Amino acid sequence: MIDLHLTKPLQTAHGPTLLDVRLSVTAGELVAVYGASGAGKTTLLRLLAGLSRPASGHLRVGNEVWYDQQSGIWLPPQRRSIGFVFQDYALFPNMTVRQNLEFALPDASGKALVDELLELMDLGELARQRPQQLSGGQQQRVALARALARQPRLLLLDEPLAALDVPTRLRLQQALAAAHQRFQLTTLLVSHDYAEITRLATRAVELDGGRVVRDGLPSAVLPGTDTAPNFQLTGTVVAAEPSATGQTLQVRVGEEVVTVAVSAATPYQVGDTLVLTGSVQRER
Ligand SMILES: Nc1ncnc2c1ncn2[C@@H]1O[C@H](COP(=O)(O)OP(=O)(O)OP(=O)(O)O)[C@@H](O)[C@H]1O
Repeated sequence: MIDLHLTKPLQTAHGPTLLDVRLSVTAGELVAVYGASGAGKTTLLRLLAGLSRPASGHLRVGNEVWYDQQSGIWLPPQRRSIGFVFQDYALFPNMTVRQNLEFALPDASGKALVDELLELMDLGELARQRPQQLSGGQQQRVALARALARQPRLLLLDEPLAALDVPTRLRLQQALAAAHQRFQLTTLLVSHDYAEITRLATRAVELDGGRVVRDGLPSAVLPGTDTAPNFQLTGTVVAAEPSATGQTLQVRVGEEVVTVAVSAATPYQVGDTLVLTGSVQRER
């Protein structure tokens, strides 16, 4: 069980705001964290990993206290049992795939684990290669295997598949699901991809303006889950009016200006770049 309440002042493009997150995660859950750019998703993962210090609160993992403001406890990253995978693979370039994994082992008794991970991640043939000889998808499989070699209590994944093409991403989603089950992990996965979240996560938590605004089954909380988003457009806000439910925006997308109704904790402003996602279907 992970129980946390963490706060951290953030400097955002819209001014200062406070990240203030309370969460309770049961061992074995795979929790997807989603939300608009700048909502605080990466910051939350960094606070959990000990890469950034909270301003207040607590973080308990099982019966260990990783942070407690009142008693002045703050464990540095190397004393926390975590695996962390980012979008960029951050492998050791001068080591082979096998050496990258072996380096992450908590002790020398884990050679059998390295073999198992190489097989689970379909890396057996590549064990002697160096990272620069591998494709992006292969490197990310190595990064995932390396995070698992640490046998972490908590696996933190920050958009690990976002840079990969769709077929590679689907293969890695399967590998991730297999690893989560095999090692009975507790995982937090930051993702913008609703289809990915629906496929992998047991729970989805939306952050907005540094706070949890939705929390539940992916099918219950994700918008339009029955028609997963399959297109995205990027546009610029050219006008913004307050409305009863939030704001009405005029967004320029290419040559066109479209009207969009939104609600967000931090209002959008003229000049903001937005990503509009949704689903396209043939009219019945
Ligand atoms: N150490 C810090 N101190 C203060 N503010 C920060 C710090 N790190 C990030 N921020 C700000 O906090 C906001 C949230 O950043 P964060 O990277 O957590 O967002 P995110 O939800 O992961 O966004 P994205 O989806 O774009 O990666 C941003 O506006 C960022 O500039």
